[in-house]
Parts: sequence; C-alpha cells; structure tokens
Amino acid sequence: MAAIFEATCTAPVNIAVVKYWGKRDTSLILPTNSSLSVTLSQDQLHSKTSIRASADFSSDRLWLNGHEESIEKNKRLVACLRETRALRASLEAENASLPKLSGLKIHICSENNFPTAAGLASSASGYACLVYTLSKLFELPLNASDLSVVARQGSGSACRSLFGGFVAWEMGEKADGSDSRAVQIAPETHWPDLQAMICVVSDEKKGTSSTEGMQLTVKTSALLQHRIKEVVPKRMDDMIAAIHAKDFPKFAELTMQDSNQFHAVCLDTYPPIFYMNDISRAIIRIITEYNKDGVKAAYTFDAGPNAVIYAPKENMAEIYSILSHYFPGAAFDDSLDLVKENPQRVAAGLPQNFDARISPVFTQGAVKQILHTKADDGPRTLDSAQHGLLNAEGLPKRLA
Ligand SMILES: Nc1ncnc2c1ncn2[C@@H]1O[C@H](COP(=O)(O)OP(=O)(O)OP(=O)(O)O)[C@@H](O)[C@H]1O
Ligand SMILES: C[C@@](O)(CCOP(=O)(O)OP(=O)(O)O)CC(=O)O
Repeated sequence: MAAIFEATCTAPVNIAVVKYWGKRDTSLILPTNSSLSVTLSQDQLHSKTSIRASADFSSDRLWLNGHEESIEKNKRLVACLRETRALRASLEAENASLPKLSGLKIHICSENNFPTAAGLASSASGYACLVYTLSKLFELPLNASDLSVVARQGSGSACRSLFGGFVAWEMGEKADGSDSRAVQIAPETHWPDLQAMICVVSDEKKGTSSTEGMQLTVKTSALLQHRIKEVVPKRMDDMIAAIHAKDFPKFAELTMQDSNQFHAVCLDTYPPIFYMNDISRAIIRIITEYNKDGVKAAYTFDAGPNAVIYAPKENMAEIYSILSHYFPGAAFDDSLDLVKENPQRVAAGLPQNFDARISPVFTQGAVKQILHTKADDGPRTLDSAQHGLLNAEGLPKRLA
C-alpha cells in the first residue's frame, strides 16, 4: 500500500455585524465593501474535514455530509484546490526531499454538525475548513491572513472564519484580489463576556442564495451604492472602535443598524428579496422592547429568517426567559450551563416593565431551536488517527 498523507481539522462559523453583500468580481469573489464578523465557538457549530492524499486514489473525490458530490462542477472548490496545489508544487520544486503530494489525487470528507445551506453560514465554516485542512496536508507556510485569500475564493464569508474573535475582511483595491483578505481585529480573549444566542427559525434550504441575491442587489439597488460609499467605511471604523473599547451599547446599535440596512438593500433589490419572516420581525420587536431603557442585546439576520442575538453573558438568562415566553417549545442545548446556573432567572418569564403586547405568543416550534454560544477561536487541527472521517480504504466512515 502507498504512503498515506492525511489531515483533519475543524473550522468555526462567523456571523457578520457589518455585512458583506455584493461583489465587484464574481470569479475571484472580491466584495463591494469591507465587512466584520464575530467567530462563534466550534463547541456548538463547526465543519469538520478530513483530506487524504494517496497514490492509490484514481480521482479527486468529495463527500459532504455523507453524500458524494462532484468536484468538477464546483468551480469554487476547484479554485481552492488549484491554488493550494500550486503552492505545494512550488515548495516541492524548492525542496526535492519533500513528498510529491501536489501530483497525488485526494479524497475529501466533510461534515457540518448543523444544517447546511440554511443561512447558518455553512459555506463560511465549510470552505475555511477545506482550505485550512489543505494547508495542513500540504504543510503550507502561510499565515491565516494568506489562507483567507484562498478561502475567499470558496465563499466570501469563509475568509473571516480563518481567525477567531473579531475579524475584518478588508475589501482591498487590487484587481488580482491579493489585498482582499481577513485580519483579526481582536482575539476571542479580548471580550470573553460577549455571547450569542442563535434562534433557528427555519433549517430548510433557502429560496434565494446569498451568491445570486447579492448580485441582483448590485445590479438593481441604488441604495446599495449609498451603503457602499457613505455608510460602511465609517461604520467599519466605529465598529472597530466599539470592539476595542468593549462598548456593548455602541457595538449593539451598529450591529442592529447594519442588519437593518442589509435587509433594506434586499428590499430595494428589483424584484425584491425577503429573507426575514414574521417570526424574525417579532424577534426584532422583542429585542427593541428589551432595550427600551438601555441597550442590552443586539439582533442580526443573515440571508435567512434565523436570528443571532449578541449580548453580554449576564443578560443571557433574561433573554432566554423572554424568548421562551414568546416561542414555546424551542429545543435548547444547555452546553454553556445557562439553565443549570440560573434555574430561576431562565424561568422568570417577562421582566417587570416589559410590554407583553409587542408580539403575540407563537405556536409551539415557531422557533425550532435556540443555540447558546460565544465568541471563540479559529480553526483547530485534530489527530486523524483518532478523529479522521475516512476509513482505511480512504472512503467515508459514515455515509448518509
Ligand atoms: N463542510 C463543507 N465543506 C465544503 N463545502 C461546504 C461545506 N458546507 C457547506 N459547503 C458549501 O456551501 C454551500 C452552502 O452555502 P450557502 O451560502 O448556500 O448556505 P449557508 O452558508 O448556510 O448560508 P449563508 O452563507 O447565507 O449564511 C453548500 O452547498 C456547499 O457547496
Ligand atoms: C448575508 C451574509 O451572510 C452574506 C454571505 O455571503 P456568502 O459568503 O455566503 O456569499 P458568497 O461569497 O457568494 O459565497 C453576510 C456576511 O456574512 O457578511
């Protein structure tokens, strides 16, 4: 049997607080504005990828969540493979003692521990994980920012998942995209108090993909031009300052305003795109009411109806109690011990001065699941022998 080279890694999702929406170059994936996100803990949400190179393999193959998928039809995946193989080939050209991995076929097996293509940023963790795992397999001497340039070509938002903590994607100016990359604004340890609650309103595949939707916006929305030129540059500076100062009210206000504007440019698209639904809008009203005497939580919505609520740790029990009032029956995985540590506060119902009438109480399961998580680290490398997804033959251990 031929020698086996293999790497296994996990990568996190990130949820933007200044949204990326629009490309100036669709093949290199170069954005029309800079963006900024928080990387969420892999303990709750992650992609996990094993990649093996072997002379025994006769073609490149990919399994995603236990289903085999075509590599050739996926131009973005092909671009990530091409770039990393070329980098490996140049290392091999410089150092003849290195094994010739760039010429070997590979098997890629990846799993997301959460719904794929449901607006939970699976393309972000998925492509970050792919590129990070390739860099480990090929032993590429690149830093996370360099790798982000490759991951960006898989999915724009993926470039931000190469780092933990608070991450900016600088849009860059160059036509080749070499300056369109992610940089870390602050590590996760900077603001350990910041947590997130994800309300899963729908885990179904969405109607208009981000990729299609944003280009329709670029083509038809005049408001997007105002956002790009007048709003985002200042908002990026203000957001970075708020993060450095750990100023939650400012961070929250900017986050909510940016989510609102992103959905406004979707509405300004012709024909319009709607990602939020009645449940999403009820969550906005609930958080607005909760914030009436001072900003204690921030909502944000990506290209789907699911809400992400950012808040300091100390407010989470109260927020969970309010959400449980309006959305009974949501599944909750208490992995950060919120219920265990605050049994009375999570069952307290609405706070005293909260106006209950701002929203109806929804039927069981309107919000399917609430995930409690926090800002955390970037991609992690695992031991393939113990955690690998491929069996001795290089095929998935688990098929769907
Ligand atoms: N683990 C993975 N490895 C490789 N590719 C993945 C992985 N997970 C997802 N993808 C790719 O990302 C696609 C889903 O991306 P899409 O943008 O439609 O959804 P999303 O990322 O969940 O939503 P959004 O980016 O709008 O938050 C999948 O069809 C697949 O091509
Ligand atoms: C609303 C967003 O989540 C859009 C993400 O878009 P994608 O990164 O999924 O788009 P492609 O680059 O075409 O793959 C905002 C954000 O994450 O910044």
